[in-house]
Amino acid sequence: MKHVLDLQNVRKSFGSKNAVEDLSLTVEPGTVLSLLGPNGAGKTTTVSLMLGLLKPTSGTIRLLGGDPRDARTRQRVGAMLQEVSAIERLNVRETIELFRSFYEKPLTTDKLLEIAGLHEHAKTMGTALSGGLQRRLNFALAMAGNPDVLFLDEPTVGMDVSSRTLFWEHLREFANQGKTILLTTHYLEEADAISDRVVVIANGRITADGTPGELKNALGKRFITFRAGDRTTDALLQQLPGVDRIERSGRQVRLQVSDSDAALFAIVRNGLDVQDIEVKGGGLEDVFRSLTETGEGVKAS
Ligand SMILES: Nc1ncnc2c1ncn2[C@@H]1O[C@H](COP(=O)(O)OP(=O)(O)OP(=O)(O)O)[C@@H](O)[C@H]1O
Repeated sequence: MKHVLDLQNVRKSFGSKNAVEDLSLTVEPGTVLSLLGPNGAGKTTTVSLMLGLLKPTSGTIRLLGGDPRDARTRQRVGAMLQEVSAIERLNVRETIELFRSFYEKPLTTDKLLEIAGLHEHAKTMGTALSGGLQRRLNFALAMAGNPDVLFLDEPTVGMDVSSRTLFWEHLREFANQGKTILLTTHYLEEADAISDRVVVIANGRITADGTPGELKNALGKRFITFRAGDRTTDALLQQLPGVDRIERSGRQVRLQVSDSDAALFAIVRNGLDVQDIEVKGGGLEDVFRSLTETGEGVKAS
């Protein structure tokens, strides 16, 4: 088996609505892949198709070389979906033990409590946990069977910063063991921090595919930022060479530039009233904004 996931020309319609259109994607073992996209782009539908929870209208899906609905495949797959899995009348430890019993080679309860940071809540009823802690419990349950592939649908929504950082560390550790992780997220910082590969979906189609670095380079955006004095008007800035866009927040100005050298040279030569000049590469946020605004596609791999 070369690919953990292999989707070929997958389409999913709900009535006349095509939630996913002609999606083809292969994923190598040991990859952390983030699916990014605006609301309604088709991310959750894609994950549900990959997990065999939905049947494609057309096209084929192979997970770990088999049918996603096959019991042998499911033994090797963990999923943390958006709904909460707390069970009435069971505490955290009991809930974890119940889920462990579904698998042939589960992780130990202690290990699961540790990776979810739930040791001190082991005796708390699942339904009494805060939203962020319930998501951590969901993570423990997704990991119960020591899966080879882990699907996470917006896993860190509701987690505070330290929980999120701990969670990222565990994901990286898991990936370093050669396991594959596929997550959907709205946090671009998250996709940038932990992914080997980012796939952007818009209107059910892949519009970009590559490493975070490749996507940033492919769009080649650079920025000049500075604090502008009163005399530095937008009209003046617009006349600079290589400036594509001007963004202002109070006195702070950010120029999106196609040629940072030419723009910078002109700022200095014209003696513009500016301070604290910096030249930066664009972040994933700029890539995402550009892709969802223009529908322009980027294939970096
Ligand atoms: N069961 C369903 N019946 C009808 N339409 C659906 C169904 N599930 C999803 N859709 C539609 O398919 C499209 C894709 O939805 P999906 O939930 O996959 O998007 P998403 O990218 O996960 O969005 P979000 O970021 O808001 O979670 C949307 O237009 C949605 O309304």
